[in-house]
Amino acid sequence: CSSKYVLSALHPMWQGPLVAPGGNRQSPIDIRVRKSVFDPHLKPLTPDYDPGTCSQIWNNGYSFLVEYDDTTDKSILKGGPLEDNFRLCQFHFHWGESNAWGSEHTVDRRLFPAELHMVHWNSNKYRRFEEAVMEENGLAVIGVFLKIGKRHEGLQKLVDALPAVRHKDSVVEFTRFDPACLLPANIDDYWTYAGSLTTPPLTEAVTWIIMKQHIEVSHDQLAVFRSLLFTSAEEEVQKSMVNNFRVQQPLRGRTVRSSFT
Ligand SMILES: NS(=O)(=O)c1ccco1
Ligand SMILES: [Zn+2]
Repeated sequence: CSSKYVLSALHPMWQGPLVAPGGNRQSPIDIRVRKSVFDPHLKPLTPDYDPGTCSQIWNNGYSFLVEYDDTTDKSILKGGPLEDNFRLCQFHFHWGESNAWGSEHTVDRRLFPAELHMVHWNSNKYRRFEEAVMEENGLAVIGVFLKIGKRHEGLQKLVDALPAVRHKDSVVEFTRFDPACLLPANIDDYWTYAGSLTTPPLTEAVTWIIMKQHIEVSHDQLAVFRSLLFTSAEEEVQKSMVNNFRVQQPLRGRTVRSSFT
């Protein structure tokens, strides 16, 4: 997908504004479970992904993006809080240098070692990602927390490809990966709120859908994420790609809804 136009301006600790000007729906946030409001009208989420649309992995100098061909409605997300059809564009992760932290969102202040983001754009209203990224209901991002535990068999194909994109701006062909294998068993229980991108351009375009159930990956699998570099092959000083998460943002009176009681 064309998220490269959105993320390529990134520097590891990107020099952009820490809070978008006038931002009152910024992300990430802490999800206060007891303050979330059960919404019985929320529908089950219905992702429908075609592994054939998987195209490449790209180290953009902030995370690694697994990119999908989003020129047709082959890999889409519907249902849940969404009124329209959203096309999968890419997925990526945020993680820490230690297992004690790394996620962007927290649940009652609880940090996870990493967080998966599956980025989709509204293909009923817009024609491409770059357009949707500037619009209020342009994007839908699924967030899934990662915990250290048993090896994630489905993730291993991705982990084995990462050494090929060790440096910033490297790209490797990557096909036939089904992103649904990274979703938890239960995708009916989630929190949802109106927020923003957590990396530049930080636009307030995102309907966030944060899964209550986490997935498990092994310590060794996460260690390969940490073997990636923020820096390009030419740079003298190599910097490990770790702690690529944004600081939490004020809730500003927003309500977080839950699909479960
Ligand atoms: N981290 S995230 O999913 O909010 C994102 C996607 C594109 C830019 O930032
Ligand atoms: Zn993200």
